[in-house]
Amino acid sequence: MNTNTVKKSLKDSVITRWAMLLLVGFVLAANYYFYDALSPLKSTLTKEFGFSNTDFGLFLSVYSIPNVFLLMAVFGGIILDKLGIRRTGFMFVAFMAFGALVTAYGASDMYSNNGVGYAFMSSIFPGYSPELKMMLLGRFLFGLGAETSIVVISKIIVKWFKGKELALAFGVKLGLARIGSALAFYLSPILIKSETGWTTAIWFAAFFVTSSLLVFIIYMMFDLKLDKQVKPDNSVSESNEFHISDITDLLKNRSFIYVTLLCLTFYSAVFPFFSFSADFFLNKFNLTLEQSGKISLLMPLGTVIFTPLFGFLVDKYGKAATLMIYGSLILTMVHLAFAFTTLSPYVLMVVLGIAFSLVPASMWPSVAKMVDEKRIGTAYGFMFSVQNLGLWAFPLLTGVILDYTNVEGVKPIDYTYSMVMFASLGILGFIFALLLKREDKLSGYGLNLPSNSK
Ligand SMILES: C[C@H](NC(=O)[C@@H](N)CCCCN)C(=O)O
Repeated sequence: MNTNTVKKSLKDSVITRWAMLLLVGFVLAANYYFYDALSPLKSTLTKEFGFSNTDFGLFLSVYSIPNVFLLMAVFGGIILDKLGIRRTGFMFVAFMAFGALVTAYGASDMYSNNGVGYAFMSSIFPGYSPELKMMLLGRFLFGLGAETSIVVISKIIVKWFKGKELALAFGVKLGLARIGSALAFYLSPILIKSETGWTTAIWFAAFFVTSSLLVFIIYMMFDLKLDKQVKPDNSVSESNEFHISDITDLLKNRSFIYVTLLCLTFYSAVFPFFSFSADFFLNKFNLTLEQSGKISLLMPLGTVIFTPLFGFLVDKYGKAATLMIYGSLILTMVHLAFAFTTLSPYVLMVVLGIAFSLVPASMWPSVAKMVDEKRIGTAYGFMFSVQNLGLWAFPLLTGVILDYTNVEGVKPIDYTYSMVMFASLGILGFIFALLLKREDKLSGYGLNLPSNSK
C-alpha cells in the first residue's frame, strides 16, 4: 500500500458536503419557521384568546427560558462535545418537534373542549388563560430543543467545511434558515383563513418541525459513514471529557467575550424586533395583516441572498471584524429611521436584511478561528445562552413598553419607544464590534484574514 496516498472521505466530495448542508438546512428552516409562524398571528391571538401585548411578549420570550435560566444551550453544547452530533442532534430535534406539537395542541379546539391538561391548566395561575399556559409550555419545550439543535448544526457545518468554504457554508445555512422565517410570514396569514380554522397555521408549523426529525435521521446515516471513514477502527468516538477549564478558558478569551456580547446585543435588536414587525407595520403604516407580513418577510428574503454572498467574500477576502462593525452601524440607523421617520418600510427592511447578513456571515465563522474545533459546541452553546438572555428579555420588555405607553384598545399602537430601545442595542453592538476588532490585532486570530489562511 502506498502510504503517501491521501485517503479521501465523504467530506472531500463537493456534492456530498453541500447535500449535507441542504439536509441540515431543512431542519433549520423548520426550526425558524416555527419560531416565527405565530408572529403574524398576534392580532388573531388577541381576538381568540384575549392575549395582551405583554402576553404575546411572554409567549415569544418563554422560548429562551430553558437556555438562559437552565443554561440548556451551554449544557447542550457540552453534551454535544461529549456525546457527539448524532445522539445530541436526535435528542434535541425530537424535543423541538414535541414542543411544537404541544404548542399547536394548546391552541386547538381539541384542547379547549376540555382536552387532556385543560382542567389542570385552568387550576393554576388563574390570571392567565389555559390556552396561553399550554402554549407557553409548548414553546418552552420547543426552545429547549431548538437552540441546542442550532448549536449541533453549527458544529456539523464546521465538521464538513472547516478548511474549505466555511463562511460560505455558514452563509448558505443561515440563508436556508431565513427562508423558513420568510415562509412563516408569508404562509401564516394565508393559513389562518383556511377552511379548517385559523389554528391550521400552527398545526402546519408543528408538522413541518416534526418532518425535520425524519430529515435529521437521514443526515445521521451520512454522519456515521463519515466517522467510519475518518476514524476507521471506530474505537475512538467523538466523545470528549468536559473540563470546567473549557468554560473558564473561554471566559479568559477577550475576543470571545466581545463576540458574545456583540451576539447578545445585535441579535436582541433583530429577532425581538422581527417578531413584532408585522404588528408594527400594520399599526404605523395602517396596512392589512397580509401587507405588513409581506414587508416583514423582505428582511429574511434579503438575507437569503446577502448572507451567502458576504460569506463568500469573507472566505475570499477576509474583513470579518470590519464587516461586523458596519453591520451594527446599519442596524442602528434602520431602527432610528423606523422610530422617527416614515421612510419606506420596504426599503428599510431590505437594508436591515443587509445588516442582518453582514454580522452573522462574519461572526459565526470567526468563532471557529478563536476556539478549538473540539470545544466549538461548548463555545456556540455558551454564546447562545447569553444571547437568549436578550431573546428572553427584549420581547417581554417590548410588550411591557407597548402596554405602558399606549392606551388599551386604542389603535394605532405607537412603537416609538420600543424602536429607540432597539436602536440603543444597535449602538452597544457597534461598540463591542469595535472592541473586537481592536482585540484581534493583539490576539492574532486573524479575523480580518480570508478563511483558509488561518
Ligand atoms: C445562527 C443564528 N441563530 C441564533 O443565534 C439562535 N440562537 C437564535 C435563533 C432564534 C430564531 N430562530 C442566526 O440565526 O443568525
